[in-house]
Amino acid sequence: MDSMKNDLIPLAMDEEIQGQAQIWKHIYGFAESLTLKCAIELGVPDILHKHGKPMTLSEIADKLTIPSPNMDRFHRIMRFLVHMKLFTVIDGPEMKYALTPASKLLVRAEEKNLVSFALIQLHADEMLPWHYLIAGIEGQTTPWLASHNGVPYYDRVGKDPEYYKLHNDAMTSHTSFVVSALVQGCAKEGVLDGVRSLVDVGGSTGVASKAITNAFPHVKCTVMDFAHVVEAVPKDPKVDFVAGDVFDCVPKADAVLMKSFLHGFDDDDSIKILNKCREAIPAKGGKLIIVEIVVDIDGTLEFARPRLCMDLELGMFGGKERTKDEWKNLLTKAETIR
Ligand SMILES: C[S@@+](CC[C@H](N)C(=O)[O-])C[C@H]1O[C@@H](n2cnc3c(N)ncnc32)[C@H](O)[C@@H]1O
Ligand SMILES: O=c1cc(-c2ccc(O)cc2)oc2c(O)c(O)ccc12
Repeated sequence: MDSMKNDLIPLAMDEEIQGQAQIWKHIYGFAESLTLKCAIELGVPDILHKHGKPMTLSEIADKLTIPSPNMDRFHRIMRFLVHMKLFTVIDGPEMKYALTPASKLLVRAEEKNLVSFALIQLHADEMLPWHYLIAGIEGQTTPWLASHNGVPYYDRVGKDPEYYKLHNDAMTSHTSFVVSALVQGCAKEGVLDGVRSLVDVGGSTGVASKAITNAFPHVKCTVMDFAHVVEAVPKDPKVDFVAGDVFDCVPKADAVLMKSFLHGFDDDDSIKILNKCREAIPAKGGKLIIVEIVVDIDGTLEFARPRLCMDLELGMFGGKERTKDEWKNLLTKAETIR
């Protein structure tokens, strides 16, 4: 009854204005993502970084690979990017543009950057499943499969060298942000004490394994991934690579590392994988190291929103990011179901 009454009461004017502003912001959320992609593809952050000091619009335009850019459109894109605080402007006889702390992360020459991660998320093939969220709710398929004629993600990526490189670069760049914390955490907690061998399941290009071997030379690391992944990785004297499917077998080792791996699977498959890992490590003293996002549903943490977005993203493929309780439940279930 109360809710019916509420329906009849008009919203206060400022509430309606705020509501409108919020909805408009969400309707045009895609404009922010895709204008950011445009800036990366044009190489504007790289141009500003290389120049080393603020530049006018025409100075930036001169460095674009486009022969005669439409300056009016380019200006409007730069104006929007300034509004997004990706660039800042310095007033003077002629306005100049400069990088901000955020857009420094879009410079390819920086060791830590988010360029390939942004480009893979905003790749047309990865955006398509977002139009198929309802197919995922209907439950017979995943949004990815519904939007890609039933072709699984890694089959699609594996057949397209450019797409495949982008995917690997994105995973590698994402990992480069967390490896130092991983290595520090392992050192502080003595996680790798007594560990002489480690298998990095779904370890891709081995960026985590290489960091572990460098920091803990007593640990011999082996990366296990699909054959097409392993075959494309340049050989490394410090890290071994083996081809395999986690559902078949995990090579024996003192420890198993899974980083950004279990999030690709639902609970039933994750339990199967956890059991394969248990078989691979010694019953006494064997270690399982899981490095994953923890979803914060209260939204109090700075990265709450991107983590919830990543959860939706993984949902496209049948996986999920998990809350602390979901991780606890999964690991408890895996302990009991063998
Ligand atoms: C999101 S990437 C994570 C890569 C790496 N661990 C990292 O954090 O950068 C997931 C990796 O798991 C691999 N993968 C997916 N399913 C697999 C399976 N069934 N067996 C082995 N590797 C698999 C993929 O090829 C991919 O390299
Ligand atoms: O099937 C997948 C897909 C992904 C994936 C694809 C594209 C992205 O931008 C992010 C993630 O990740 C997976 C994964 O990490 C895994 O362990 C298994 C399967 C998949």
